[in-house]
Amino acid sequence: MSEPSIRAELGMRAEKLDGADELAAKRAEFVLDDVVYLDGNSLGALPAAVPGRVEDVVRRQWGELRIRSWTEGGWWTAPERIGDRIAPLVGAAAGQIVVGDSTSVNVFKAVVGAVRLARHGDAARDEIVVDATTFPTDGYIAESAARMTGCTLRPVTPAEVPGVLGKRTAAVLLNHVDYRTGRLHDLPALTAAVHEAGAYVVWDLCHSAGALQVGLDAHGVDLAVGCTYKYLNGGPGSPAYLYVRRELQDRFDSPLPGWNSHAEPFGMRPDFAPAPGALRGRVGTPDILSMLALEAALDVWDGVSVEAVRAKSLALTDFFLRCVGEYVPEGRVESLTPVAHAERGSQVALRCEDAGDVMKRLIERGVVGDFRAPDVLRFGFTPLYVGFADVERAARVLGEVLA
Ligand SMILES: Cc1ncc(COP(=O)(O)O)c(C=O)c1O
Ligand SMILES: Nc1c(O)cccc1C(=O)C[C@H](N)C(=O)O
Repeated sequence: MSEPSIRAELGMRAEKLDGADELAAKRAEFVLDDVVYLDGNSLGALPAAVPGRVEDVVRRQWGELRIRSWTEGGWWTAPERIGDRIAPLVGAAAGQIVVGDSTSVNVFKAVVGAVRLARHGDAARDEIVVDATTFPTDGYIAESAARMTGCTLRPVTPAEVPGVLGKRTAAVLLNHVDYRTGRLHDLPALTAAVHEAGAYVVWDLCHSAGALQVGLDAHGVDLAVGCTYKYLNGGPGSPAYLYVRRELQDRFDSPLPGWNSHAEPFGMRPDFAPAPGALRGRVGTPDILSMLALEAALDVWDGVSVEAVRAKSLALTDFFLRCVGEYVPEGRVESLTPVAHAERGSQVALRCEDAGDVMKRLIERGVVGDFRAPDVLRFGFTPLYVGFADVERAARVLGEVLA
């Protein structure tokens, strides 16, 4: 087909898909311009209701109510209240998630907590298995957690995990979706394999929460962490969260017991007595401004089903791959993202020579993705605000840049 007719066909297809998109109206709930924003897997766009809510928190709650806001304004209970807002998005019943601290800090709590849970039943367990391809912070923290707990660290690829599990395994730290390739790992099967070995699993949900079904409760996940600034649109540095399965909460022994995780925080006692339930995942004073910005951001999820989000996400990435196939000269890019839906998150990663320079030129032309060293162009598709015409335009501009 000639170039103009391919463009016309893909343009019409995009129009049709946008016309049938049940999430299309959600875009109006975000502050966006005419840029094609495909970096929501790093920093989600701003929900339009957030600035007004933050202004209220600052001017009225802080400025006028001052200290009274800790109780009357619901500041003190925000970590568990907002955790309960995130819970349905990751398939968890209420009372198992607290919001606070960074993902990195929660990885630390979860991995050390998992080792302690394992040792409780079997003191001989002395290995932490970690995804060798993980986002660096998880690897660094797992290594430090191993040194602190006297464990050996076993970095392996996710495919190798079942083969290395055994009587010595204490904890396994895995990513639901790989930050670089966008590969979705088999959470139910890997969780079952870890349990079969008598160990505890920690899942990092940074790149899956808000983009696809997680099913924490349904699959018996032990512990999970995730950030809120990607598909949950909580804003730069918005607090992360920690999930501890209900049946494990009484035995969860946090390596960071703070006064906020004390059973009686205002008792000011010298000895630590852990709070019941998810609260024992808390540490110190919550970062209220970020946390309440996140709470406002979560309003965009009202009436949205994760199933609909996942269906649109797959349609967006399918369409992007098709458009890239049509517009980009043969051999200029190679997709690192699996074709099979069961193995794909909500991003497409393209290996490309001069990827850093190519991304710079894309951004100059109004298509924002990101570059991950050494040679990856990464495009994240947030179904709440990315449409099919955006996808067609992004691939077309990429084709022009690479021509
Ligand atoms: C998979 C994964 N884990 C952890 C992090 C780091 O989290 P934080 O900076 O919130 O500690 C990120 C991204 O920043 C990530 O993609
Ligand atoms: N958290 C980030 C930040 O503070 C600055 C720049 C980027 C980020 C990211 O989230 C990176 C992201 N986790 C990634 O998948 O590469």
